[in-house]
Amino acid sequence: MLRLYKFLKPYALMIVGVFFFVTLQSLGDLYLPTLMSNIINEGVMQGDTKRILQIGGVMLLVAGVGVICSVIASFLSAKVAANLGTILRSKVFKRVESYSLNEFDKFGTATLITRTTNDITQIQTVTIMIMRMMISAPIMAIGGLILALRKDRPLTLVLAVAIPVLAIVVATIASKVIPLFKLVQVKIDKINLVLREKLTGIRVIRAFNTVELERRRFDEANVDLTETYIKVNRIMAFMMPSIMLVMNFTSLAILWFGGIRISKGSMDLGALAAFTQYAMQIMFSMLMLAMMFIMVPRAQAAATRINEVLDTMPEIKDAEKTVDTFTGRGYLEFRNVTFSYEGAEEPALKNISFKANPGEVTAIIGSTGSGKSTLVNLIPRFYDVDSGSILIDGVDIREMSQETLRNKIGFVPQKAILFSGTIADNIRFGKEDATDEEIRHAAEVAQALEFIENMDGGFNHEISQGGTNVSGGQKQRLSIARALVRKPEIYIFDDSFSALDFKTDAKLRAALKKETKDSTVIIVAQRVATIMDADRIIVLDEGRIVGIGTHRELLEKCDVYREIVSSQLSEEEIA
Ligand SMILES: Nc1ncnc2c1ncn2[C@@H]1O[C@H](COP(=O)(O)OP(=O)(O)OP(=O)(O)O)[C@@H](O)[C@H]1O
Repeated sequence: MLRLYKFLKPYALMIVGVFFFVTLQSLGDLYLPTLMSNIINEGVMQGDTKRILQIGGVMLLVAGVGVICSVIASFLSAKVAANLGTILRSKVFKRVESYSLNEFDKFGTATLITRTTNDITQIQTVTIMIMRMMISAPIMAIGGLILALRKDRPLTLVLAVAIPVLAIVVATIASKVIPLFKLVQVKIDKINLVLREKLTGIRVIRAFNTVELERRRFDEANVDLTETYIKVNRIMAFMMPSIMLVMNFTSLAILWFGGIRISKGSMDLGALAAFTQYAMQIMFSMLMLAMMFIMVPRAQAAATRINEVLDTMPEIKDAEKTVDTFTGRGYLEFRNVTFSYEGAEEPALKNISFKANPGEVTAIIGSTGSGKSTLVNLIPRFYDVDSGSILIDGVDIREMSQETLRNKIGFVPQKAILFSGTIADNIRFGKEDATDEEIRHAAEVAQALEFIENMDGGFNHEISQGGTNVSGGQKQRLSIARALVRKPEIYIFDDSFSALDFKTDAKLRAALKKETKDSTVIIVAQRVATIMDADRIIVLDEGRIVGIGTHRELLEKCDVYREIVSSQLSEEEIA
C-alpha cells in the first residue's frame, strides 16, 4: 500500500495539515479531563461558582477549538483521499488501456472493473482513517498514560491489567476477521463477473427462457457474498460488546480502587474523575489502533490487486527505435508465422506465409476455428507472433510504433462495436478530423446512407449504449464506414459482411472496389459468394494454409476449398 501512497506527493502539504489539526484536537481532548478535575477540586468542592464558570469557559473554548480542528482535518483528509482515488483510477485505466489482448485475456474484464472501482474506494476509505488515527491514537494513548500516571500512579496498575486483556480480545477477533475481508473482495469480483455476463447476454437469456436459471446462478453468487459478510459481521458484533465489557470493568475497578484511595486520603475526587476519563481515552485509542489493524489488511488486499494491474506490463511495446518512413503503400507479407494463445496446447496458426499487395483483394476462408480471425488480429499487433514475422512495406511490424502501424489499418472487427454518441461521432471515430462530406461519402460506400437518412436526425441520430438501437446489419455497415473514412493503406474486414443480405453484400463490394483500389484489402469470410472475385484466396484449415490461389485455381487443386464451395453454391454458380 505504501507504494500507492507515493502518488500522494503533490498533497504533502495537505497531509501535514491533517496531522497538525489532528494533533491539536488530540491535545485538546487530553486537556479536558484535567480541566474537569480542576472544576471539581477548585470549584465544586470549594463551592466557588466563579471558578466553575472560569474553568467551564476554558473547557468550552478547548472543546470548540477541538471541533474546528476536527472539521478541518476531516475536510482535508477527505480531499487527499479523493485525490488519491482519482490518481489511482487514472493510473489503472491508463495501464489497462495499454494492455495487449493477452493481458485482457489473463485478467478478465470483471476483475479489472472491480479493481478500478471497488478496490480503489476501499483504499480511499482506509486512507482517511489512517490519516486521522495514525497520529491521534498514539498521542491519546501515550499522552493519556502520562497524564493518568501524573494523577495517580498506583491506580495505573488497573490499566496494566485492562490493556493486555483488551489487546487479547481485539487480536482474537482480528485474526478471524482479516482473512474473511480478503475473501469478500474475491466474492465481489465473482458477482461482477456473473452480473456482467448476464447483462450483456440478456437477449439470449430471455430467448432461451433461462431467466429463472440465471437468477439462481446470480443468487448463488449473491448468497455466497452475503454469507461471508454475515460471518464478518457476526464476529464484529462480538467486538463492541466485548470491548465495552472490558471498559466497564476497568471503570468499575478504577472507581473501586480509587474510592478506597480517596477514603484513605491518598487521592482527591477530581483526580479520580480525570483518571477515569484518561483510562477511557487510552482504551478508545487502543480501539482505534485495533480498527486500523483490521482495516489496513483489507485495504492491503485491495492494494495488492491494484499493484498487480499496475505491475503487469503490456507484452506488446514499441521498440526503442522505430521506423517511420516507408517506401511502399500497404504491401503486406506474412513470413513463416506461427502463433499460439497463452496456455493453448496447439498453435492457432502454423507456418503461415503469403503476400498481399495494394490494389488487390486477399480473402481468407476456412471452417470455424480454423484461425481466420487470429490471422487478421496479428496484423494490428493485437497479439505478437511466436515465430516468423509480419512485414508491411518490407518493415517488420514490431519495428514500427503501434500508432504508425494502426494508422495504416482500417479494421472492421467480426463483432461490430458501436459507442454511445451520434452516428456521425461513430464514423468520425475512424478519423478525428473527418469533414461532414467525408463522413457522408464513407456512409454511402458502406451502403449506410439510405438507412441513416431515414432515421430521426440522420447523421445526428443518437446510438444508444452498445448500439442496441440499430440492427446487426446496420451496425456492420456503420463499422465499415468507420474504417473507410480513414482511407487506410490496409483494410481488414473480419467476417464483416455476414449480417448483410446478398444484394447489399454485392452492392457494398462493388462500391468498395472503387474506394479501395489503391489499398491492400484483406477479407475474412464464411460465404464463398463474398470472396469469389478476390485476387487471392487463402484457405485455412486447423491453423495451416492448405491452398492459395484464385477461385478457379483452388477449385482445381484444393480439396478443402472444393468442399466449402460445394456446401454453399449450386452447380451453375460453381461453373
Ligand atoms: N483469445 C483466445 N484465447 C485462446 N484461444 C483462442 C482465443 N481466440 C481464439 N482462440 C482459439 O484459436 C482457434 C482459432 O480461432 P479463430 O477465432 O481465429 O477462428 P476463426 O477461423 O476466426 O473462427 P470463426 O469463423 O468461428 O470466427 C480456435 O481454436 C479458438 O478456440
